[in-house]
Amino acid sequence: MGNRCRLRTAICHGNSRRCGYPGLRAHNPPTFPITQRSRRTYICGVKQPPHCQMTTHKQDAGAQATQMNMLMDIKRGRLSHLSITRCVFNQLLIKSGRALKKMSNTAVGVIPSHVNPDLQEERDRASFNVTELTNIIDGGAEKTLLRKRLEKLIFSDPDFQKFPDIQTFGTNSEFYSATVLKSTKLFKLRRELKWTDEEFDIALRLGGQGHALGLQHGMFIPGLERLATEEQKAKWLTLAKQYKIIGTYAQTEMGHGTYLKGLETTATYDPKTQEFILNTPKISSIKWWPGSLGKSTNHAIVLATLVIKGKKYGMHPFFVQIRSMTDHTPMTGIKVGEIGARMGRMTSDNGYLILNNIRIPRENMLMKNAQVSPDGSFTAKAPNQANYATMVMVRVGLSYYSYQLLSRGVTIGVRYSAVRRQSKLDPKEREPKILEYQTQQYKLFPGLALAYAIFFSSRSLRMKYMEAYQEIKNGNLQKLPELHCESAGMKAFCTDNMLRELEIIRQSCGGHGYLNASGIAMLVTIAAPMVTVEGETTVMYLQVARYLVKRFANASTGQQLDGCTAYLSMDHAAYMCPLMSEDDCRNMSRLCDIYSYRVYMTVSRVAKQLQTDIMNGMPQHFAFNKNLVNLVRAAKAHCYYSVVKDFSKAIQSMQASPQTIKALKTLCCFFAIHGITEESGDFLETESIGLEQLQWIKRLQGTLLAEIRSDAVALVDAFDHHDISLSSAIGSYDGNAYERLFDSAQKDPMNKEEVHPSYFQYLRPFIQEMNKAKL
Ligand SMILES: CCCCCCCCCCCCCC(=O)SCCNC(=O)CCNC(=O)[C@H](O)C(C)(C)COP(=O)(O)OP(=O)(O)OC[C@H]1O[C@@H](n2cnc3c(N)ncnc32)[C@H](O)[C@@H]1OP(=O)(O)O
Ligand SMILES: Cc1cc2nc3c(=O)[nH]c(=O)nc-3n(C[C@H](O)[C@H](O)[C@H](O)COP(=O)(O)OP(=O)(O)OC[C@H]3O[C@@H](n4cnc5c(N)ncnc54)[C@H](O)[C@@H]3O)c2cc1C
Repeated sequence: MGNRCRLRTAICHGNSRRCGYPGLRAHNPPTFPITQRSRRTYICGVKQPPHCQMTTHKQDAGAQATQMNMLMDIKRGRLSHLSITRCVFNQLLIKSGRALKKMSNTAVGVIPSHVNPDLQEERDRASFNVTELTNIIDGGAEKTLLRKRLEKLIFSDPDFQKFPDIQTFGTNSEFYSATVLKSTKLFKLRRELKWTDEEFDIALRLGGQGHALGLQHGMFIPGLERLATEEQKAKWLTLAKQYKIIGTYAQTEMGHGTYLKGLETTATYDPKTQEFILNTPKISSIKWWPGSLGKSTNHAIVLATLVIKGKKYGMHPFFVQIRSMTDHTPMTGIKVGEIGARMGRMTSDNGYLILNNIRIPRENMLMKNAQVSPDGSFTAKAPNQANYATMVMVRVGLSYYSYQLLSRGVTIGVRYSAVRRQSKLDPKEREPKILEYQTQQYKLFPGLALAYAIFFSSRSLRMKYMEAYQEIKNGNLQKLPELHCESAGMKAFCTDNMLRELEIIRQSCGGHGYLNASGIAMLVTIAAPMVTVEGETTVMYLQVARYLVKRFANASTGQQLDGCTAYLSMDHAAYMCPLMSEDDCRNMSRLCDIYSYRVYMTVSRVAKQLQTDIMNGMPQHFAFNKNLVNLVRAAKAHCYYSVVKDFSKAIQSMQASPQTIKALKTLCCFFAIHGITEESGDFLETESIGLEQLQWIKRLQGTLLAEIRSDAVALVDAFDHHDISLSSAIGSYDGNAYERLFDSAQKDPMNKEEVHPSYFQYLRPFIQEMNKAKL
C-alpha cells in the first residue's frame, strides 16, 4: 500500500471511531445531498474545514516528510489510537496554512461520483472508437443495446446488487442461498419476459459467477436434447425447460472422471420387470462432483455402464429421479449430499450420489444413440462416443467462458495499473502509474491479447460447432472426429492459458490482488477448476495429439487433408523462414507460416518417433506413453497456431474503421510474437526461425508493448463489463480504487463490532494473566 493510502487509512481508522466525532462512521453517508464541492470537504462523513484536507501528490515535500515521520511513529507503536487522530489532524491544520492548492478529490469513506482523472486521461488518449469495438464483440450495435437493456433490468434488482458483497464476505451457505435466488430469479424473468435463448444466455453471463442451478442449462437440458429420443424429449425436456424439474449431469465418480470406460456405476437390465437396476457398488463408484447435485436438483442424467445378461455395453445415460418432488428429500435407496468445501468460492453445490438398487423403467434409458428392447436386446444406432455429445458442447462453451473470465481479469488489472502510482521512473517527476513500467505491461498485455484471441477463436469454433451439430443431429457423423479434436483442443488451450494469465494479472495487482474485494483473486479461484472440468487439460491435449498423428499418417500416404489439419498435407520441403527483415515480423501471414511449420515439424517428429518405437517392437501403448510429453507439445503447438490463425482471419474479414483494425492488428501481432518468444526453444529447434529473426522478434515485442500501452484502457473498456459483473473494488469503471477498497473493508463482518468476542474470551484473560505473571 502506498504511503498516501496508508495515511488515509490510518486517519480514517482513528477519525471515524474516536476522534471526537462519535457516532459517525466511515460509511455513514451525510444526510444531505453532497455536491461535487462539498464532497471534498468530508472525512469519514464529517464536515471538515476546507484546509483540513488530505495531502495530494503535488503537496510540498515538508508535509510529506511530516506525514512519513508520523507513519513511522504509528508503525513503531509510539502513537496511541487517539493521539494518532489528534496528531494527524493537527498536522493537517498546520499544513493548511500553506494553502494546499489542489485538494484531495475524495474524502475518506466516500466514493467520488467522478472518474479518477488518471483513468480519464487514458480514455482521452484512445486511438480508436471504443463503442465500435464493443459492438464488434457483442455482434453488432443492436446486440450491445440488447445487452445493456438486460443489464439495466437485472442490475436494478437489489438482490443482484448485493451479490458481490455476499460473494466477498458471505459464508458458503449464504453464498449458496444467494446463487439459488439468482438462478431462480433469472429463470422466472425468462418465463415472464419470454426471453429468447440468446437473451437468456446474455442474462446468465451478466449474472456473473455462481449459479446454483447452472447445470440445468449447462448440461441437463443440453443432455436431454442430445441423448433423448423425440418421445422422451416430449416428456422430460419440456418439464426441464419449464423448470418443473431441476437436473444435473452425473457422470464422474470418485474413482474415475477421465476414463469413462472405467465407470463402475451399473445399470443392469431386468427383462422380467423391464427395468434397469442402478447401483454404485463400491466407494470408488460413488458419483462425485456433479454440479447442483449437492443440494439443488431433483433429477439427474446418470451415466452408467449398461449390463445386459452379464455383458457390458459401455457407458449410457439414464434419467433418474433423485429427490422427492414434494419435500426434496432423497428417494428411497438414494444417498445424496455436498462433497465439502472447495478451493475458493463454491460457485455450485457439487455433490455425491449413492444408488442402491434403484429401479427405473426401461423407458428411462436415454435411447437416442442406442436402444434396449423389452426382451433385452441391444441395438446401437451410433458409435458409443455419440453419448459424449453433451461434453463436446460444454467444451465449446468453456472456451468462450474463458474469454469472459479473462477479459474481466484483465479489465481489473489494466484499470488498476492506470490508477496505481508507485516508485519512481524519473526522479524529478511524480510517481508514475505502474502501467508505465515495461514489466507491468509484460504482465498484463499477454493476457489482454489472449482475451481477444480467445474471443475470436472461440467465436469461430462456436460457428463450426453449430454447423457440425446440425449434421450430427441428422445422423451424419462425418465431422465428429474433427469437432472432437477442435473442441477438446480449444477447451484445453483456453482454460489453461486463461488461468495462467489470470494468476499473473493477480500478482500484477500487488497486495490488493490477494484481497477478495479486488475481484481478481476470486476470478483465479473460479478459473482454477476450469482446467479440470469437462476433460482435464493434458487428457484433452492427448486427444488432439491422437487425431494429429492419425491425420499425419493419412497425409503421409498422399491424402489431401482439409479442415484444421490441412497444413499437414502441404509441401514443407522447401520451407525457409519468411522473415527477411524486422518489418516482416509484423506480417501476420508470415507469422502464420512460421507457426504452421512449427506444428508440422513437431507433429511429424513425434509421429515418426512413435512409428520407429513401434517398428522396433515396442507395444503401441508403451510407445505412446514414452512419447506423451512430445505429443502434448505437438497438440499445444497445433492449438496455438489455430488461435493465431483465427484471430488474424477475424481481423481480415472485419468491417471496422482503420483505427480499430490497427489496434487489433497490433494486439494480434503481439499475441503471435509473444507465443514465439515464450516457446523460442521449439521455434529454433524446428528451424521455423533463426537466431537473427528471434532477435528481431524480441525487439519488436518491446515496441509493441509501448504501442499497446497507449490503448490498453480503451481495449479493456471495449469488453464493457458492468461493475457488478466485475465485482472489483480496484477495477471499477470510475477507477476510484482506494475509496472502494476502504468502503469494502467497512462491510467485512469482522468490522461489525469494535471489539471481537475472542478478545473477551481469550485475549483479555491472556493479557491479564501475563500482566500478573512474575518475570
Ligand atoms: C455452456 C457452458 C458455459 C460455461 C459454464 C461454466 C460452468 C462450468 C460448468 C462445469 C461443468 C463440468 C461438468 C463436467 O465436468 S461433466 C464430466 C466431464 N467428463 C469428461 O470430460 C471426461 C473426459 N473423458 C473423456 O471424454 C473420454 O474418456 C476420453 C476422450 C478421455 C477418452 O475417450 P474414450 O474413453 O472413448 O477412449 P479413447 O481415447 O480410446 O477414444 C476412442 C475414440 O473415441 C473418440 N472420442 C473420444 N471422445 C470423443 C468425443 N467427445 N466425440 C467424438 N469422438 C470422441 C476418440 O477420438 C477415439 O477415436 P478413434 O481415434 O478411435 O477414431
Ligand atoms: C468444479 C468441478 C465441477 C465438476 N462438475 C461435474 C459435473 O457436473 N458432472 C460430472 O460428471 N463431473 C463433474 N466434474 C468432474 C470432472 O469432469 C473431472 O474431475 C474431470 O473430468 C477430470 O477427471 P478426474 O478428476 O478423474 O482427473 P484424473 O483423470 O484423475 O486426473 C488426475 C491426473 O491424471 C492425469 N491423467 C489421467 N488420465 C490420463 C491419461 N490417460 N493420460 C495421461 N494423464 C492422465 C491427468 O492429466 C491429471 O494430471 C467436476 C469437477 C470439478 C472440479
